Amino acid sequence: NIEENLAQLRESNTYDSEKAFQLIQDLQERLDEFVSNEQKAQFYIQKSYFYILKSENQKAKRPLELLLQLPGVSEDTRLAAYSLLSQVFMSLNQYQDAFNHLFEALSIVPKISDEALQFNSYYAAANVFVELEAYDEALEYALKARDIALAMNDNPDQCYSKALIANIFLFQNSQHDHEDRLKEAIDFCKGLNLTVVDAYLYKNLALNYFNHEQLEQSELAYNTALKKSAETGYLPEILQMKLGLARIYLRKGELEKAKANIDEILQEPALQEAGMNRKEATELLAKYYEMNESYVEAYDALSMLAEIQDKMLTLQANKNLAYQKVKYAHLDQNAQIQILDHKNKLLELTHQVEEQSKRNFQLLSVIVLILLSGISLWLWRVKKQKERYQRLSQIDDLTNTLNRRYALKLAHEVHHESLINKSHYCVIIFDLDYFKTVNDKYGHAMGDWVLTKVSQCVKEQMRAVDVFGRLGGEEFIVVLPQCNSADAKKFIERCVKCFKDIEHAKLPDDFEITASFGVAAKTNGESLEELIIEADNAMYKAKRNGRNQIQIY
Ligand SMILES: Nc1nc2c(ncn2[C@@H]2O[C@H](COP(=O)(O)OP(=O)(O)OP(=O)(O)O)[C@@H](O)[C@H]2O)c(=O)[nH]1
Repeated sequence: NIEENLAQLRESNTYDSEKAFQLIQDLQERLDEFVSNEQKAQFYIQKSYFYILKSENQKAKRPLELLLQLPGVSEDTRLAAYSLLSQVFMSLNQYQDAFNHLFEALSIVPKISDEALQFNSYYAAANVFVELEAYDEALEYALKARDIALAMNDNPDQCYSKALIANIFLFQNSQHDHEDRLKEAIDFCKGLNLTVVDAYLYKNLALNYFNHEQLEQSELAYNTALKKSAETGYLPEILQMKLGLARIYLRKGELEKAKANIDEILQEPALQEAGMNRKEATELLAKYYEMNESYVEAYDALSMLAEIQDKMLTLQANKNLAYQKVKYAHLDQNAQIQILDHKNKLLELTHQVEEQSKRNFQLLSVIVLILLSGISLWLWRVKKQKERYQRLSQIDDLTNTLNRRYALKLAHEVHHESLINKSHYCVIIFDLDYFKTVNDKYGHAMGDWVLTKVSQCVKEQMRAVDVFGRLGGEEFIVVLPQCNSADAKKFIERCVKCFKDIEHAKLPDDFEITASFGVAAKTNGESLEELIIEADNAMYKAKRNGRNQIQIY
């Protein structure tokens, strides 16, 4: 119901001001029934608009101020409020407020999506700039409004903006541009049935006739324009038509008719004190008295005219000053906002850079870690490889005992120690008996197995300082530091026992692992090589003597 009444109010505001007044009274009493602040805001807009049309600007101001205090009102509606308030303040000659609200409105415009409202705002702004005689700005915003109307494909709005553009050129005294644009507007608006624009166009037509002394046609056009303006109820335009008519009557010498029109204008309660319409009406009044030969009244009227002009000049000066002040305040504000924006961007960038370097650092750490692990792994592998090579170069693969070369090297060290400590040591060389038979009878793999087992046996009897190695084939060497031949003998006996105990699961029962041992002990200054030869000789002696025995050199 409220929504319906609001729609009716919107319509009546343009076509039926009495009905609009009734609706406003009614809705004002039912404010409690409104469902949202947005709905209330819509009502305030229409209420204010009603008073604006009646030029009752003080009354138009309050609803808009109430609206701007309401929380939760959409940007679109706030924009409309700022826009209207700006117009209201302008009419009240409160220019600084007017411009502040205008700039406020213009700063919201790009943020909203409602193109119709964008149009209205630019259109209203253009009108304010016209009022301010800032025609370049007026044209800028009128063109913006026209572009939006064009984009919306909205013919009435295109018509309004085209008419306004033509008007601006008139004010700018660009006669040529004005006529071109006027023609364009008339062509475009033809048939659209827009009362406001029709009134405006008729007024222009009337003015043209008047300038060409075609007074009858001019009067007719003004009357039509007046009728159209009366329909819209827009007072400043109505007064313009009445002024035009008064001018015609004076020219035609119909003085009383002229006077009636002039009086009507001057007695209009909403007539602005120091406005263009009062000025022109007073001018015509002076002319009327002059033509009537009432020179005293004419003089009074002229004095009044001078006063109005003075006031208008002061107002215009104030208006310009206020405009410049607000404009520069806003420029300053915008500059500061830009500086803040830059600062914010800078902070954001710094933050990004910090984040990036943090990420880079993390990445670097990971890379370093990976590299370090890689290097460590590589070093470990190299170490292992080295160890493996070292082992390979020192160990006999099959028996896992020292190989010949390394065993002899360690034997040399034992020899060297014995020289330093003046101690004894023994060299044992032993060779397995009839080993060829093992290979021949039971296969080479069995031979290998026997070699491994025999080595294990010897190792089990050894001390940590003893040296044991494979000289080749089935021949081995043992070096026992700090030992004499008796010790060596005992050692060999332990080995022999172990050979006997080697599990015979894989060998036939009658097969026995035996070896021939040769021992050489260092007693005097023998060299290692001499000892090895002596042990070898002893071992051969053991072979010759029937094997499976120990021979001490
Ligand atoms: N299975 C195996 N056999 C080997 C290895 N090295 C040498 N032999 C064999 O050992 C045998 C040595 O034979 P010989 O030198 O004739 O001596 P033997 O048969 O042990 O006889 P005596 O030494 O005189 O008691 C040869 O048949 C070699 O092939 C080895 O690593 N594994």
